[in-house]
Amino acid sequence: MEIFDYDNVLLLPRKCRVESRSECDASVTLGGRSFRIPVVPANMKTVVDDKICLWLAQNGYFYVMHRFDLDNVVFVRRMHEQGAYASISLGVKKPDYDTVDRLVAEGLVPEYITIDIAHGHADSVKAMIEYLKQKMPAAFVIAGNVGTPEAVIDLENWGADATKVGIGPGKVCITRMKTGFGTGGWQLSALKWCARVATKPIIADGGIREHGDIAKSIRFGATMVMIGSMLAGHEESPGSTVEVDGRLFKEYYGSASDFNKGEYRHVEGKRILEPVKGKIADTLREMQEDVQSSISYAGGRRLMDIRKVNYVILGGDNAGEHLLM
Ligand SMILES: NC(=O)C1=CN([C@@H]2O[C@H](COP(=O)(O)OP(=O)(O)OC[C@H]3O[C@@H](n4cnc5c(N)ncnc54)[C@H](OP(=O)(O)O)[C@@H]3O)[C@@H](O)[C@H]2O)C=CC1
Ligand SMILES: Nc1nc2c(ncn2[C@@H]2O[C@H](COP(=O)(O)O)[C@@H](O)[C@H]2O)c(=O)[nH]1
Repeated sequence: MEIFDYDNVLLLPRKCRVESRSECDASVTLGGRSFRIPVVPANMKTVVDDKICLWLAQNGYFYVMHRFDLDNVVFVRRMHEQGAYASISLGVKKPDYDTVDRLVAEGLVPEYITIDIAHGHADSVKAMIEYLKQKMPAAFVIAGNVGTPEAVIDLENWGADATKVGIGPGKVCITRMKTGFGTGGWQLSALKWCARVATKPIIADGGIREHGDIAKSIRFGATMVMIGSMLAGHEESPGSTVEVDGRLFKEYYGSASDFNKGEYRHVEGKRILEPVKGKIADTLREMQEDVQSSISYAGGRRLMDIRKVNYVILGGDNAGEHLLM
């Protein structure tokens, strides 16, 4: 099996078919809705809050609200009152089942539900998918996180409408060091491996460090990418602002860090400071332009044309050119 990651793969251009990059369509469809770019900010407390989620929904972007210290029922009601779709996260414990029951009792059905736990290849996830499909069959269910083809097959068979792939490639992740497990360091080839068996969309989660990594994810089978660190640290981002030597930073911490959990138990995340980098709308616009450029280099007009390109692996045992014949 080839092992590579974002930083040692490059995609190979094909003859250009457009006169302007503006002709390239970076949009993607997930769960019956079309979104401007194949990017979703991570469902983490220092990346999204109610205000950012509403702005994303109203401006054509996909979002997933985090699931920490909030009332999902209030969130879904507010989003629907404002004419926006609702996209929430759930765990797999008793309070998460209670949330589903309360939503059903109020007749509130979120359009998207992401079951989000560290080790998503688990019977607890199977049980939650089955409960959601029974109680809210109209909701589009994303389940994760996983990092193997067997897990993708199981989640799909259990009823998930999409899977989220990535165990430990995140910037504030310490799973690899704490447990010895994960896809950190080879996330892109893990994605390729999972995509080979997937029959439903995959969200590649974690490890995106450059805008070009979005196109690489699409090439290796993602429908969408989830991004934490690159979308944290904006002026609107939640989390404290810290000044260091006259420069402004925003905190970005892992959902399994003691900062998020409020206690040091089963910690698999850390806290870092991200330099404040302007407005999130500007970063998303630049990502859209860069994905449009990627499509043009792929000799295409639509996002999925990126899937057709060849690639090279730079350095290491797997180095070489990989041609689609
Ligand atoms: N993508 C990634 O690599 C990772 C992401 N995270 C993020 O951190 C947040 C918290 O995750 P999580 O701790 O799962 O959430 P929860 O604390 O809600 O735990 C969910 C359930 O899964 C159990 N659980 C958690 N990890 C394992 C494991 N390794 N093996 C067996 N059971 C497990 C927990 O029980 P108990 O606590 O008693 O074991 C609990 O019952 C989530 O947002 C998650 O996405 C966390 C780690 C890795
Ligand atoms: N192992 C851990 N992974 C975590 C934690 N909190 C979030 N995450 C994952 O990271 C991505 C974002 O990655 P980035 O490279 O774009 O910053 C996020 O979507 C989660 O899947 C954690 O505490 N531990």
